[in-house]
Amino acid sequence: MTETSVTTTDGTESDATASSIETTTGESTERTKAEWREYSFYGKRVLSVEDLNVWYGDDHALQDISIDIPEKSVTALIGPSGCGKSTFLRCLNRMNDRIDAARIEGAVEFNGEDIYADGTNLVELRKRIGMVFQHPNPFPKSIRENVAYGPRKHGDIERGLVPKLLGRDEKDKEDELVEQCLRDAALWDEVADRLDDNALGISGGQQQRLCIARCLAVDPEVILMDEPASALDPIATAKIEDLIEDLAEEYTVVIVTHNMQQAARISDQTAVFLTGGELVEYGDTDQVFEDPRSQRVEDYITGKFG
Ligand SMILES: Nc1ncnc2c1ncn2[C@@H]1O[C@H](COP(=O)(O)OP(=O)(O)OP(=O)(O)O)[C@@H](O)[C@H]1O
Repeated sequence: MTETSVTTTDGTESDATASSIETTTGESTERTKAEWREYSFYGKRVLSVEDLNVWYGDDHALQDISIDIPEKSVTALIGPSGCGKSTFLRCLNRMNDRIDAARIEGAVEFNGEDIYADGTNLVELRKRIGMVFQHPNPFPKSIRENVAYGPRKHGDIERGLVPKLLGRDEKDKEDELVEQCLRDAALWDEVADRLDDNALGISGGQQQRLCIARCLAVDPEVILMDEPASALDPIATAKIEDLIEDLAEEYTVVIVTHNMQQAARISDQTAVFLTGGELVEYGDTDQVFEDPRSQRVEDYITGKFG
């Protein structure tokens, strides 16, 4: 462990502890925690994770993860099966709270607020940090009702969210909210004439974009995606990838993917987790793929293991 004082790009001095983590193989990850911090100052930090550890019973699933995630960008989480990618993602909006065996230590800040603080409103948190799952899971309701479900449930229409999202001062415009969210999810043109059809009747790729529209309808700032295209065919996957790149203009996207080409195509920064729940490398996606600092990451990316 070495102490480093880092001057960040916003000019502030940070006393970050540079932990050049000794791994179980004795290898030292070359990019230090302080460098990762500095790196992420290229954008405003939306999520800041400090010394995060997760156990499922005795299984230590994530080890000392520290990472900052910048706003309005795509952060890809990659690594072999079982290395803790989904566990990490679920920590970012406290979905792991639903797993009895999970024990979490460390801090996760969202816009500077500790999301694990006592009294955190989890409903509000999960609206601000939404989640899209591997398998599309629309409700067995109409397309319209799927999108309107969240705003109706949370009373946002009465509270004026719709005018905020639409950028003008009109109330009770649920239909316009539905249209806007479907447009933002690149689905409107395909479903405009069948909004009252059951959502289970559209294709898997359309269902996944509907789930994204449903997520957008409650005005999130961050969208967590857990392998959102892995159950889809190549054409549907390409549409989701295009959509993710568009969404990153407005939202902060964090995506778990098994598909390294996908991570390389759509993400701005990539975090590589390896077996044992270690974060081994985090940086600019081009650098991670073209010039990884860790030999183990290079071996993983070039298919030598994993
Ligand atoms: N609900 C759970 N209960 C107990 N152990 C779990 C649970 N979820 C995950 N684990 C364990 O935690 C470790 C990390 O799992 P996780 O699903 O986060 O990894 P992953 O990298 O997302 O894997 P995959 O790519 O296969 O989805 C694994 O050893 C897994 O068995």
